[in-house]
Amino acid sequence: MTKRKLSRQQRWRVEKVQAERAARAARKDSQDSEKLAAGEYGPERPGRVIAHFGRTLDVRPDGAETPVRCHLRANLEGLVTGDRVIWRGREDAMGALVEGVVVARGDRDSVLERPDARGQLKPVAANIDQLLIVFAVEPAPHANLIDRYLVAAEATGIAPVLVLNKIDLLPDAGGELRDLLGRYEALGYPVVASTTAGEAGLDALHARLAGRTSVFVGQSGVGKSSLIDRLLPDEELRIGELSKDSRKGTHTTTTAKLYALPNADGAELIDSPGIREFGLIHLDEQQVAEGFIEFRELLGHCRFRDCRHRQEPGCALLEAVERGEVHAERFASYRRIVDTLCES
Ligand SMILES: Nc1nc2c(ncn2[C@@H]2O[C@H](COP(=O)(O)OP(=O)(O)OP(=O)(O)O)[C@@H](O)[C@H]2O)c(=O)[nH]1
Ligand SMILES: [Zn+2]
Repeated sequence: MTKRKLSRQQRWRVEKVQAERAARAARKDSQDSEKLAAGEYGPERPGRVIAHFGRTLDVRPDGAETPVRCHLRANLEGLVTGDRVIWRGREDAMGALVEGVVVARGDRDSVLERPDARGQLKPVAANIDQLLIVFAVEPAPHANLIDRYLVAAEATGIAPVLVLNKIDLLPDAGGELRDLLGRYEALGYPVVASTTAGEAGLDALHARLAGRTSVFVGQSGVGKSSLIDRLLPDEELRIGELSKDSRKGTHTTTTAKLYALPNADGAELIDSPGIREFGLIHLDEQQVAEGFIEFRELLGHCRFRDCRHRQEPGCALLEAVERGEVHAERFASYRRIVDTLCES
């Protein structure tokens, strides 16, 4: 067989599979419509998406723990883990909810996006209250790395929290890292110290997580998996399973899951390997400047409206650095981040 023929055949096969898939979805949707019309599904109720697999979702009914496997109406697209939804359930003869159909999506307070294979931003999780940016004594971060994470977090509009992990490795005097984090505290960022090495190491973190939906991000080796394992001792977390998938490069790697912490104080985590890799993407110079919270009140006060804060006279930012109101290292960090944007 010639190469050309083969590829035509492959194309035909792909089209056939897609057509079958579309037909199946349409059939499923018309079955749903019939069942909905026939009153097989119960009343509309609120819930939250805790996992999703294509057109199938696990929805946790509000006020309950056990999720219900649901499918989507054809007119509903792009639901992600963390979404609040309205759904209707079908009960078996014993009155237990066996399946459901999602009929509407609630408004989102926040959404975390990632570029797909074509570089287009796609939502991966919604309604997140805080991004926990994890750092460790070892591997030690450089200030620029913390700033990069903060800029990316600010761009999402989700509140960042700095978590210093492995404090069991800190020198008695506290070390440079404590000083560095003190600088971020002064800017208004919450800082939490933790360690998975001792019993009390996670108390501060627990307090911070209560009543909120959080996501852990941070560089490799800082202890994200260890922290999550300690917070969710009963969950196997399927980390191994997920990383096996990522080696195969399947789309399941970006599938996020929502976990409720066992101590019932309303703390929830959304986790997936794809989310943990969260970083500085798709930002322009203006967004980077706005990601430095202490710059915000200065932006727009430079003499030139198109000031790039390099060596322009009357630059409000440069003058603030000069007066010591903006830390020189934060400003240097801003410049370095902007320079890497230009390179890419
Ligand atoms: N001393 C000390 N070691 C820790 C602590 N937390 C985690 N570690 C160790 O740090 C190493 C990395 O931890 P992981 O939990 O795999 O880090 P991670 O951030 O999930 O790393 P990636 O999966 O690569 O993103 C492991 O050897 C852990 O045992 C801690 O609080 N103190
Ligand atoms: Zn300027």
